[in-house]
Amino acid sequence: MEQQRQSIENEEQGYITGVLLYTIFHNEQEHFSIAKIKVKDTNEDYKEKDIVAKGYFANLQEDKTYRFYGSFERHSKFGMQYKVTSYQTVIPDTKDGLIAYLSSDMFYGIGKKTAKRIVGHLGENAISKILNNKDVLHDIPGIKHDKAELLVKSLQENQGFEHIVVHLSKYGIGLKMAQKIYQKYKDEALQILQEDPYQYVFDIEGFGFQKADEIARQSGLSLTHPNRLGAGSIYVLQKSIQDGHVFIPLDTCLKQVVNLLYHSNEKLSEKDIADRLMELNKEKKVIIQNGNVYLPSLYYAEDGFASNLKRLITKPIENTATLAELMKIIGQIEEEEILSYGKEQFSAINQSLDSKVTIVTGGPGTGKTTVIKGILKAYAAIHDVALDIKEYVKRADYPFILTAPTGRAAKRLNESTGLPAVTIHRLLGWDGKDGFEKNQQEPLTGKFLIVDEFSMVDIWLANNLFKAVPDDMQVLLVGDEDQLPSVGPGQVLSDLLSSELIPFVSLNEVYRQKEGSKIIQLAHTIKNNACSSGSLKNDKDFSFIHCHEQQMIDVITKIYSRASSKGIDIQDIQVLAPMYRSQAGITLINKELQELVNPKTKTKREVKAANDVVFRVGDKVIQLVNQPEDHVYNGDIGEVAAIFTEDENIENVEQLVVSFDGKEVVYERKDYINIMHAYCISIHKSQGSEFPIVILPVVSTYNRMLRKNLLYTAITRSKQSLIICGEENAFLRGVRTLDTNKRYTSLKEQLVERLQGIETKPAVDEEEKVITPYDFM
Ligand SMILES: Nc1ncnc2c1ncn2[C@@H]1O[C@H](COP(=O)(O)OP(=O)(O)OP(=O)(O)O)[C@@H](O)[C@H]1O
Repeated sequence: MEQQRQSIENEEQGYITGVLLYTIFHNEQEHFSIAKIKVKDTNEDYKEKDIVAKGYFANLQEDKTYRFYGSFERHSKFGMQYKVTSYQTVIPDTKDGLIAYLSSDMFYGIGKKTAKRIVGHLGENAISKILNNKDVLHDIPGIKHDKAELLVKSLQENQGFEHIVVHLSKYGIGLKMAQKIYQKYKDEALQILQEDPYQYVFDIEGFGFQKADEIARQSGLSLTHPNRLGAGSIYVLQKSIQDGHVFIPLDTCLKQVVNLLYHSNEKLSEKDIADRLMELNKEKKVIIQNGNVYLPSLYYAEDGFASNLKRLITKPIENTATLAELMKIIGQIEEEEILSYGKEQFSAINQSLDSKVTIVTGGPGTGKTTVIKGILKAYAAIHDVALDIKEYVKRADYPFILTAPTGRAAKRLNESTGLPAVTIHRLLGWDGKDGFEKNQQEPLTGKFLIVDEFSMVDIWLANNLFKAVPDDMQVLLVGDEDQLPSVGPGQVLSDLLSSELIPFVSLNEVYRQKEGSKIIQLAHTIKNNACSSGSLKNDKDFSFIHCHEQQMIDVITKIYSRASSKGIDIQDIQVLAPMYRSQAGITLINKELQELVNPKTKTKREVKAANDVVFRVGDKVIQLVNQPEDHVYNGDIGEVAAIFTEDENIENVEQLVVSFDGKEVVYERKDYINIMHAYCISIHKSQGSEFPIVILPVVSTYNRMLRKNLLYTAITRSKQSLIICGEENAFLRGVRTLDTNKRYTSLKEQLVERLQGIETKPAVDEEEKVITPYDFM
């Protein structure tokens, strides 16, 4: 092992030393540059005077001398190039060179005069003298303390980064990754690598476990070293979060870790891993409970959520109405709304007003929104409070809080109720990194909290939300349990329902169907596992266009063109697909639809982002991450409103402005990864949103993505018209395929442990469980 390491370090690397003449291309976001170099010296077999070098660089400057390590590569169009794997600045060894170097842009505040003075005092070895002892600068007259400190810092950073780049390149770590590592650890990067390379896996996005393992072995770390076993275990647990798990059963965990750490030279037993897991358990780096292994953040999220639920439901409710009073109030609301609530709907209203925490669940068109409105009006009547926020002098006195996990869902809730509604992140005051402003110490103010689209809420967010709910607040959770579970870990809604410990009402009667909606009918047929070929007959709001994968793009673009020629606003059309790659995948559909809907013109501005993506003014785009500081959230859809070149704004950077319903957000090049085209978006991203017209491609190559809850979620996103294109067999197979990927969660058990025996209001989905006035009608 040691021998191997020595040979890596001593290997004579190919290099070219040269002066950077000019930069041909520079990508700010990726730090990727292509530059023309005047060759001064090389150990490569290269006789030309100059060469084009390309690679990832921190901060290359024209006229500076660098030593580039790498290899030659012939480009089909541009000929011979030098592909750089690492580099370092060559510090000039003449007095004049040194003065030019120190007075360059790299060192802020050092002009030619000061540089001359430094070199005059310290000589040709000025830089190493300063790096060895920064006090040498204090003896030079005319150099103020601040300036000296800044110079030392810049020198250290340059030297430090390059030193780290050179060292990391020996392990095959490229410049791009080296930059991320340097940004995170600064000068400690190599020390950390030496002591525990596995730490990189957990701290640096995209740093693979295998790479850390390879480095650990090159550094002589044994295959059974506790760091290796511990890192392998935590890595397996972290990976499992991507599949929505909250824990992994111990035996499954042991098998997965042994598999990950398998090496032909050393047989690791499950016992070795189990012993290490026990140690990690003692150190509180994992939690082992009832034979399951958790990462602490997930264990405490479930634990915290269950405790807060218990705290809430064991506190009394103030002022509920008697059944007779409620009947009277409901009668008045029915008159105002010109409708008559169904039995389940009445139960839902009654239950929600009468319990500390209630769940109302139901498919599309079953009246969830109608019930929310009924509850709000009835609460206002019972408690004699106004619904209109304008009637309150202090916002804190307003009793209602309406929230949802996504911006679009919150907006819909606001539109359907006419009351203010915000995202859960905004409600809790998420600062973007450290956590939420609202918690036990700083709870929410209000009396009645309604959370819509609760199926999308993961266990972390549920825990943070419930922490902030004060004792005297009532909570209503609304959601559709047949939709996709949350993207994050857990299946909170479905665990709450299956525990049967929290009062819930299932709305099953479909009201919108009565208005003749085929979309709703299809959704319920899928929900009830009764979908067949006959369910797919065209209707006024539904069509199934039969086509193959190769014809998909053509079919979708034709639908768009036809819709546009009929005067339909194409902004109302949304294509939803399950996956990015494939002939009928999101990436390709977006590309084609952009060409059709928003083609290149002479006057329209555009910018090129990574992977050949072009953003053009007028493009429909979707936000991919939460950006609370700008009030835009994952899944928000907007339009590119403007593009500014770097000389058109005071920041001197290229800017792309996206308008999200009139709210403008500015993106610099480095932020372009936070948006993508939205002519076609993934079904996962469409959760919580609705669109007037949905086009849903379904082909057999989507394969394992074709599952009931995914297709159900897609279909229920359409409000006026649904067009499914593709293969009928694939669709029918999909809606009959249940998601067998069981999520490991223990919320139900946590609830049973805490809540069993505690009197909450009974569940009322079964007829005999509750008697309402409707039973006597
Ligand atoms: N009791 C009722 N009598 C008459 N119409 C009703 C009743 N309940 C709901 N509706 C109507 O049915 C339609 C669907 O109701 P609502 O929007 O409340 O359902 P939803 O479950 O929120 O639907 P979705 O999840 O699709 O948004 C609405 O037009 C609503 O006015």
